[in-house]
Amino acid sequence: MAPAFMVSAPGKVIVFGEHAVVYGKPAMAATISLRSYLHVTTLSKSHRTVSLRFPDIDLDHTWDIETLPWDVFSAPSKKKYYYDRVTSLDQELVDAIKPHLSVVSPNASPDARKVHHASAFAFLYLYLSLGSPKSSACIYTLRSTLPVGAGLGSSASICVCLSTALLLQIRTLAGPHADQPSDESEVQLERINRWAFVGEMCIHGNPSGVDNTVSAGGKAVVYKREVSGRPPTVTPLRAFPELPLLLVNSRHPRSTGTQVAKVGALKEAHPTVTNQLLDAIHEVTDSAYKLLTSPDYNKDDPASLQYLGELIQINHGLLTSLGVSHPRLERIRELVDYAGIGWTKLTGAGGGGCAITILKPEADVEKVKGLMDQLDAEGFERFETTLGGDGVGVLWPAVLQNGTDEEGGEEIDQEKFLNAPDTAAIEDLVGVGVQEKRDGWKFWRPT
Ligand SMILES: Nc1ncnc2c1ncn2[C@@H]1O[C@H](COP(=O)(O)OP(=O)(O)O)[C@@H](O)[C@H]1O
Ligand SMILES: C[C@@](O)(CCOP(=O)(O)O)CC(=O)O
Repeated sequence: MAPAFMVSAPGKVIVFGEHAVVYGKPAMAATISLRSYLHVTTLSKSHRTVSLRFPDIDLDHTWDIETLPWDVFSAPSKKKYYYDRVTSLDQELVDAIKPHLSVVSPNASPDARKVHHASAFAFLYLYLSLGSPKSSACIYTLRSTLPVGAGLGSSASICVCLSTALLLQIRTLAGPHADQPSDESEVQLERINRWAFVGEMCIHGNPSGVDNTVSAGGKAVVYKREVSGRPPTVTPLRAFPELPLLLVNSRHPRSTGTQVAKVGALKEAHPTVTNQLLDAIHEVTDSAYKLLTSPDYNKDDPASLQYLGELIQINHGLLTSLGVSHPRLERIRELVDYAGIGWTKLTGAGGGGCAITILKPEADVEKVKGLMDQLDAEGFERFETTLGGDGVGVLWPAVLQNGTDEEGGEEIDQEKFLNAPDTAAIEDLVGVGVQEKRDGWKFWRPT
């Protein structure tokens, strides 16, 4: 019987270029260290069930493996293999899944059911595409330190986790291991990403593919929308530095559609000025790209960080001119500017949602503390995270050196994982990058 194992994948923020990307300009997105964690327990041969335990959304469901529509998924005209690139959902397969979704959380509220069905749909589509009626009975337990539906890529991070776990279970991934050649790592990440994209299609309908690409590969990507409905080009940016980041949620709800429409209306009313603002955002993204890919770039050089920070600040000003900031976002920027400890911009659609601040390394500790207290007092939600970290990671078997006395490390079983009371406890128990020297988590790291 395979040992319990874990997979983890990060969320993301847009660092440069939101809104301009709608008009064909490039944008840059990078990982944040808030992540989803998936624990997989294989059950003994006497069991024939597959269970999802997703407590963040209150989903707990078990299917009998044999009753799932394997025949439809394995029909010769439908069968997909682990190496295939699937670019649209097959309606017949979707229809075959529907009866198995209708039994999920029948008594939940309509809103909760929608969320449950989205996650269960992504899981079943991947499970039936990659597994077989002979798949071992399993429990998939998922917890995330990412807020759900806040524009931070929570859905992509869970899809990357599911894709990686299922591909590992059918033994179609090599590694990850420390001395894996870069091109071999890239093949594995591409494989994971293709199926993560399928999961994203189940949750979102028509995803751009950016979130899953940055979540799987880590660091950052540059992406550009193509004309005539073709998928965007997504280029990994491996030189992106790991930077301490303050992520602040304004807690003001926003709609991406409304903000995009607002910029559209501004462009109609003031075409020349609006186009120049969008062009200026393009220049900002290009300047950041040139800096990060320059052979002389040194992430530890304070001048480079200052340059990047100023670009963040300029980008925010341009977004404000486009009318997509919000008084709550301006308040966050004002507080950080007043403390003089970093560079701030809104991230994503704006009109609410989150702001990011790159902290100055020399920032005065007292001032930082004062800022945190002020943000708390004014009702903002804040996360101290790192930008540009690793993508998907694997902990096989689920055993960590957690500073306990357990010989051979601490075994993470699903109950222990489920019982961690909050996100801080999840990070303490299994967090990636939390304890610098913690052995165990491994990553595909193409250079
Ligand atoms: N922690 C989680 N557990 C289970 N499902 C999740 C979790 N986080 C996200 N999801 C799934 O992803 C969907 C959220 O996607 P979306 O609204 O695009 O938010 P985001 O911008 O964070 O990706 C949820 O409806 C749910 O189906
Ligand atoms: C405003 C936009 O550029 C980014 C939206 O980001 P989000 O929905 O806030 O994650 C829209 C888009 O790219 O589709």
